[in-house]
Amino acid sequence: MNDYEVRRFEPSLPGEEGYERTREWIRAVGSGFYDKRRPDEYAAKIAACFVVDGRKLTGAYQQGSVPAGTLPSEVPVATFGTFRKTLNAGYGALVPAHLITAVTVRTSHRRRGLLRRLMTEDLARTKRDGVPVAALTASEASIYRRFGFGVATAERRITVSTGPRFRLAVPSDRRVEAADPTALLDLAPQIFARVHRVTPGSVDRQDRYRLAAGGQWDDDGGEDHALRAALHFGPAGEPDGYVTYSFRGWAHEPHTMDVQDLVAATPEAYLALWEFLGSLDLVRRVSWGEAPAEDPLAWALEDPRALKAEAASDMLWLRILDVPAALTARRYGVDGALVLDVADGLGLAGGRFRLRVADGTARVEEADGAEPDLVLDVAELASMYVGGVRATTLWEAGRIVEAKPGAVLAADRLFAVERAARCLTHF
Ligand SMILES: CC(=O)SCCNC(=O)CCNC(=O)[C@H](O)C(C)(C)COP(=O)(O)OP(=O)(O)OC[C@H]1O[C@@H](n2cnc3c(N)ncnc32)[C@H](O)[C@@H]1OP(=O)(O)O
Repeated sequence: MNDYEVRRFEPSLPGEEGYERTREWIRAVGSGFYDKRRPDEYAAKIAACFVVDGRKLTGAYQQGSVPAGTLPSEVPVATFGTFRKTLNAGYGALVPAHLITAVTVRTSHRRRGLLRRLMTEDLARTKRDGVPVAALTASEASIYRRFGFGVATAERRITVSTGPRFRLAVPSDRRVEAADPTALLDLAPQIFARVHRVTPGSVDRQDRYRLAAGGQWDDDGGEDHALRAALHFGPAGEPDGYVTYSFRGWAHEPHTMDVQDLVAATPEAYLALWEFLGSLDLVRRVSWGEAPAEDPLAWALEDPRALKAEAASDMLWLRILDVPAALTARRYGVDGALVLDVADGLGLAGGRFRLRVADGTARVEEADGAEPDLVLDVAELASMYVGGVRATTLWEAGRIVEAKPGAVLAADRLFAVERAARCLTHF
């Protein structure tokens, strides 16, 4: 490991000192995910987003000379990006969260412990900074549990038969109008902010979502000429939902519309936007890769089989870094008490804690001498944290141990949230 030097820095813009370092870092991320090589303007656009998001970039660099013909030592062999946003942890409690992204290790340097080194150093630093929770969305589900991350929300791909087969049992308010995507450059963040406040499991979005919704970010970071948009308006005429979508082309049968983003601050907006999608002429199918695992649409359709869903897959992964801070930061729907015995392989957040909830607010104290009610890993606590999975399910999976009868059911009730947990932000 002595061959690598780890450098942390803030992104720079073209023309600023340090931009080459930022550009090489961005390129290294691209090659880590096997992206095609892209022009300089693409890196410049990403760097601008990084600056807006307040990202910190970490790279591991080879030291000394590298063999002729191989990538120069200015190109990092490992990348690790972070930024800080908020997580809705139930009943509107917005908790500071440390988001980890763009984790790559160059193929020829893999399985030498670079990810482990960057991750453990970063989590320890984040804990020292007093941030109670770390989060990521994963390329593979087999990597992050060893670092104490647990799956906290799920999503699924759906395809919905539209045309005559699409009918809502209760017609929506139909307050939907086609819109110019560029209007979303302003409106998308405002609408998302409302969604964020009412959705347990939601993570605040990075600037790229705004640009994508506004048609300013296609696959190559250029203008997206295929993108279309529609807005939903609330009773007072204020926009409270939007959908962006693009047509797959006439050669594709059945004619299919792909939802790019669907953000609705109210159930009425959600159903009305779907009714709009369901009524698009000449289209027989609408497809969406990031639909909620628990989807009201399935219950709203007159013919529920018009919606076909793939199995739900992991979406948001959380890592509790400080159990008392994390548990007191969220809110609760019922009162109760539990002693949790939490194991943490990285030694960051483990211990025995007494959680007492009164009037929706928690107090947490260390309880070394107390008999535990539940014995669990910090990853399972993360899975339960925003109510995305029931304690009962984790107990049935053999992931948590009920040390006192009734404790699992008590945990179910305590960690339940006001509506299905869901994260609309990939990062
Ligand atoms: C949050 C995100 O950005 S998700 C994106 C993750 N990145 C990618 O998928 C891009 C392609 N893959 C890669 O760049 C690399 O293979 C990485 C980043 C996944 C792993 O980097 P490496 O430096 O090889 O990992 P490292 O050697 O530190 O391994 C750490 C541990 O994870 C395990 N591990 C690493 N990769 C994988 C994997 N793909 N699947 C399962 N386990 C893995 C190792 O076996 C090791 O286990 P142990 O320490 O418990 O024995």
